[in-house]
Amino acid sequence: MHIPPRVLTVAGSDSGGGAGIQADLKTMLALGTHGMSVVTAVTAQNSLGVQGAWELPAEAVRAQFRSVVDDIGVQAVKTGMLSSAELVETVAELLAGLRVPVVIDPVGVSKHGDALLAATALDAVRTALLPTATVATPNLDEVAQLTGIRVEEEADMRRAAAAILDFGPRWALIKGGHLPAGRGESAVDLLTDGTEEHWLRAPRHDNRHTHGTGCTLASALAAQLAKGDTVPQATAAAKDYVTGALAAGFRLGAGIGPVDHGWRWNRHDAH
Ligand SMILES: Nc1ncnc2c1ncn2[C@@H]1O[C@H](COP(=O)(O)OP(=O)(O)OP(=O)(O)O)[C@@H](O)[C@H]1O
Ligand SMILES: Cc1ncc(CO)c(N)n1
Repeated sequence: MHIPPRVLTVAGSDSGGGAGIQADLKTMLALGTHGMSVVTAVTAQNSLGVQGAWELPAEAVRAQFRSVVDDIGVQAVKTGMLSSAELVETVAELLAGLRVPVVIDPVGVSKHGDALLAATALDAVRTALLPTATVATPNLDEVAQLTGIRVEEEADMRRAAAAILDFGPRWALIKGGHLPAGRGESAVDLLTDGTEEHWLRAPRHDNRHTHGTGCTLASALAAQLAKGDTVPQATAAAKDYVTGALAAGFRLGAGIGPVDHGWRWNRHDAH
């Protein structure tokens, strides 16, 4: 009997299905793992933005986590939207007791600019959550929020990574997807542990259907770690998966459509 590796996402629900818990579970399935979820918040969300958000009580987050970890067990964890200082602290405490790889996506705002994390939670992210990370995966806006560093070109990404590593994660993956267009044809990310440095480059796709890219990358990374990859191997595989999903992104609703989590299966379909 084949038992797939088990991966847990601790994140918010995106009713539109493109980001958050929904993106995470689809990614985990596509990469051959069993996805499980601890829901932190529920958003009313679509291609146009976030219309509402409701946070769950810390007790509900703790109970979901214990249910999954104590019986089923996990081989890697990924976190996304954590909403408030209280939930950041709760999740950090739960993760500190685990001995498996943890991917922290320090989600701050959605692609539409809607806040998914209270400003009062930033300190807890820096001091409690990031130290639990095997890999932290901030985008450039999150780098600015957390470190005050504004990345304007690739060379600044090194300084950003060093500042993120100062908070205590083992590795930092700085996502350059938000670097101004015209900075070249590629979407560049930097992975480093302060000693090794890996630059990941992929063709830039400007089809605007990029909803959920960050969630997808972090979940793919967690899935690969659960399968036994090293961090550099897992990151390369995750970048490859998100790039393919982005290239196959499709229109839904009147705004920003989702990436295609099933792109490796759906290749024959015309979009
Ligand atoms: N237009 C693009 N073309 C190709 N790759 C991209 C593009 N935009 C982002 N990426 C890649 O997608 C991954 C996710 O990066 P991004 O910076 O978009 O995350 P994010 O902002 O956290 O996403 P989200 O909106 O889901 O929060 C990175 O590997 C990045 O380089
Ligand atoms: C619930 C949720 N988590 C993460 C993101 C990332 O942008 C989003 N848009 N929604």
